[in-house]
Amino acid sequence: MNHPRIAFIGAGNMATSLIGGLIARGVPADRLTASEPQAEQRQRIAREHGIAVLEDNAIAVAGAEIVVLAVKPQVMKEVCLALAPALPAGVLIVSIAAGIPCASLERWLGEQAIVRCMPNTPALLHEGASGLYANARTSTAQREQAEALLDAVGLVLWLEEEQLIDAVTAVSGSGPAYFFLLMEAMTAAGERLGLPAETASLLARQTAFGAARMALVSDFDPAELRRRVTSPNGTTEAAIKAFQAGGFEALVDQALQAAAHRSAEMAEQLGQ
Ligand SMILES: NC(=O)C1=CN([C@@H]2O[C@H](COP(=O)(O)OP(=O)(O)OC[C@H]3O[C@@H](n4cnc5c(N)ncnc54)[C@H](O)[C@@H]3O)[C@@H](O)[C@H]2O)C=CC1
Ligand SMILES: O=C(O)[C@@H]1CCC=N1
Repeated sequence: MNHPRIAFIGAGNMATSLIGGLIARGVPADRLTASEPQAEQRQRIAREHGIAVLEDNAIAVAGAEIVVLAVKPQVMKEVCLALAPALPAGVLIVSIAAGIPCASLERWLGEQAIVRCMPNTPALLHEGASGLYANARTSTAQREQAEALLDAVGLVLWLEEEQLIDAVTAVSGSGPAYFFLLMEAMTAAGERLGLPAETASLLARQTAFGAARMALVSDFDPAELRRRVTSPNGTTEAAIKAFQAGGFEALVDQALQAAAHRSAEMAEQLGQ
């Protein structure tokens, strides 16, 4: 199989999970390079994945067909402006940064094929979920290349409108944190009910895992699965009534609105 040469700019958590996913899929290590300012991180990735990790972004992208921008949004402009003159002709840019629009990347990098992605941290375990949007310069073959890249770490869904990236960020980009918050709260409540801390934590985490697996593999939707746990006048009904009396659905709606709003706001602030 003909694997494209991929360069990762910034080799932190998300880039490392993508590199691990590609190697697990059989992409040869010599097709991948990365650049990273932190020496310790460079050595760790080179040791764990056997790929070349450089200090200089411009050297890392030499000969690359795909350049993955995986630095924090706050440094993206500076990184792109410095990288622009070194980009190979016809390269595909894949950006995983939150809140950086294609138009900003085009302004900083020149007219390039760009796929903007919003992955999430379960990508570390190859259980991620990513929303992808391609600009008009991206060819069908490049869309397929971007899809193969993100597909190595989980589910990939394409978006027809770039604006929907804000919604994907609110649902799945930030989403793992919401479930962790629920696990923390359930663990604390379990402790208050008398369980040892470790027991409460394990029960909360395994229950989240079991419920997520059921929701994914079952023929029934989450609402029906919930009904099946909820015996009339039983314990679950008592808990669900307490959640609803506290405005649970409205609160989730507010939380996701806040995340989507912040994503759009970051685009305003960081995309200039
Ligand atoms: N953590 C998350 O849940 C998600 C993060 N993202 C996006 O992924 C991107 C990366 O996030 P993480 O991997 O979590 O961050 P991270 O901090 O682990 O990785 C960023 C890496 O970039 C390196 N870096 C800093 N300046 C650089 C430069 N000038 N040139 C090259 N590399 C440089 C840093 O040393 C660091 O290793 C961000 O833009 C974030 O918005 C997207 C979805 C989810
Ligand atoms: O919190 C953030 O801004 C990033 C984007 C999605 C998850 N983490």
